[in-house]
Amino acid sequence: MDLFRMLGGGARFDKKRFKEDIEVFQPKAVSTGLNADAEAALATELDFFKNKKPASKKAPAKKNEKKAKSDSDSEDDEDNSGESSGEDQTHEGDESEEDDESGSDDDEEEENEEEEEESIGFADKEQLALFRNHLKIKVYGTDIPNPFRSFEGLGKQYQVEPYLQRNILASGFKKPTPIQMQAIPVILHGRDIMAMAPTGSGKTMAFVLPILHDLKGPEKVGYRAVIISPTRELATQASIYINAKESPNSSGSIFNQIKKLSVGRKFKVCMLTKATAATQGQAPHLRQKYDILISTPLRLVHAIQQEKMELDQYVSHKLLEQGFLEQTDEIFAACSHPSLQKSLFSATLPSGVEALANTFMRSPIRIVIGSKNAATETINQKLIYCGSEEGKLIAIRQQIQGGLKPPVLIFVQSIERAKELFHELIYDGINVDVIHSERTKAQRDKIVEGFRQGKIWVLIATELMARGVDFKGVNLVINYDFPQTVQSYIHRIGRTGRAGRSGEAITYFTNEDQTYLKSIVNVMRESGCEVADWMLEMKKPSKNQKKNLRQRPLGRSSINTMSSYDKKKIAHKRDIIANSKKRKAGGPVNNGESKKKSKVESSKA
Ligand SMILES: Nc1ncnc2c1ncn2[C@@H]1O[C@H](COP(=O)(O)OP(=O)(O)OP(=O)(O)O)[C@@H](O)[C@H]1O
Repeated sequence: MDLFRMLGGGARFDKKRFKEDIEVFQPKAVSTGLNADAEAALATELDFFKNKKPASKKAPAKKNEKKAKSDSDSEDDEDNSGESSGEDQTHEGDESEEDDESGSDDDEEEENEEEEEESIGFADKEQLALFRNHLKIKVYGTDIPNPFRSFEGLGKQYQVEPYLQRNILASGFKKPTPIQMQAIPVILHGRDIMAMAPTGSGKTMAFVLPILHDLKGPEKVGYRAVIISPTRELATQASIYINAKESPNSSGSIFNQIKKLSVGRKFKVCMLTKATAATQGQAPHLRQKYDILISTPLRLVHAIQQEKMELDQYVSHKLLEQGFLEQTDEIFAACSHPSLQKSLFSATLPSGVEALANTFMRSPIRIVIGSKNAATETINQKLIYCGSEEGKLIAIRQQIQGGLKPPVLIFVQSIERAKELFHELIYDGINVDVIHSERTKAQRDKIVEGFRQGKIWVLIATELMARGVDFKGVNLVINYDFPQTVQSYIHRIGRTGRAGRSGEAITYFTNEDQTYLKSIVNVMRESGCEVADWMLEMKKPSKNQKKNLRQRPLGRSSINTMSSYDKKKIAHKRDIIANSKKRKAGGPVNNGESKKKSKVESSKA
């Protein structure tokens, strides 16, 4: 269909006469499950929206009620971007083709044939619409390929290489997730795509699979696909994929997903680091030829500026964030291939970012799974009022004493506060650690691995860990500090409740945070969580208030319950240990450094 439209460029084909020729180019209809309904197509563990619950159960009805209410009440800016679940679904074929001037019978017949073509794999357009509706797949754009229902169906329809089929099975993936069902055919048709789907819903495979399919096999020609990931942790989780204790599908890092899906083909994948960038700085004929490049935006831009990168083929673009927009321009400027294909995947997409993405995409297809900027429905979200900063520390201690079910991830708003909270909790008899960008890469990798293996029960983290990192078993996320944006909230809590599992997210709020509470309340309501009536009646923050918070976190008094005497004692002990180590190593000893430091600390407190 697409191929004909592209080649036709305004010309009209007599599709009856050239039926056989068309069939040669036409992807084959999915033969499986033609009459099966969407519910059957979805495995229970992937039923993110709990569509499989019996209709008689009360909860979903309540959700719908709440949701209907929210549509009239949704935020009008980037938090919920005026695009509530009430937005109309634009199915393929809804957009009119060239005007029919004659209105002849022939044209009518042709129209019917086009309708048939467009509902490949489905009995008719109505069945297709029902299928999408049921899985909460919304699509916007023109000539939108149909979703596929099963991996076998995908294989037949798009002639997906058997090695990819085998690797999907070996990953333990029985059914595609809704984002995979709709996004994979779109990318395979060569279309630009903007896709939003809940955290933990399988977006990584939705773009990795079509890339591998398109690249066919390794070639020593240079980069043919570039994947940009917001953090190094998401891109690599390098120490994890070699961990034999992990089940085969336990890590969803981009590198790891490529590795698992490409077994049998020796694709060369470069994770851009300082070291690999240095080797790419050699003369072009000496450079290693990789097929796929994975990088964080800043590192890639740096390499481009240093002329260490030649990017001229095919780009798949996982995530684009507001702060990275300038870099994105530079990256696209370096990717000069005429048929460059761009993909953008995220759990959240502020409307400003979407508008910008629209400027560099070619008639993109937009896919939204569920409600835009809502959280995964498998997460039980709670808000806890703590009054003040001291109240938060009391609340977390109570939580620990009441018994935490590890692994638990705690988010705070700054490195300083991460360190402070760590120093508080380390005396509470739990295995706690802290991760932030001041820790070395080796330390970060080790911590992530320890957390996965259950050696670390509670991990205190900054925003560094909020996006994309796939910890399947996280039971609880605590937002110790109220998040600065709705997007941050959704990504942070999305570290739990992944791949259809259930999880819990608790957000502490103080008097100062109350101004911003309504934004989170809206996400909770959109995702079907219970919210107290008084919260629903709260005023939402103004655009300016939100902008200010996005730019700067709220000032908070430091996390600190220890007396200065206790702190001095601990610091003194630390010095004794450090000095004894240094003495053993024959180095200079510290004379009261900690004492001075503790004085500063106590005067601050
Ligand atoms: N079809 C599938 N069946 C079962 N599990 C799947 C399937 N596809 C992906 N997964 C698993 O689901 C988990 C989450 O996938 P992934 O990390 O791609 O989510 P995501 O949507 O990118 O999340 P985030 O927005 O947080 O980055 C991973 O562990 C992955 O292996």
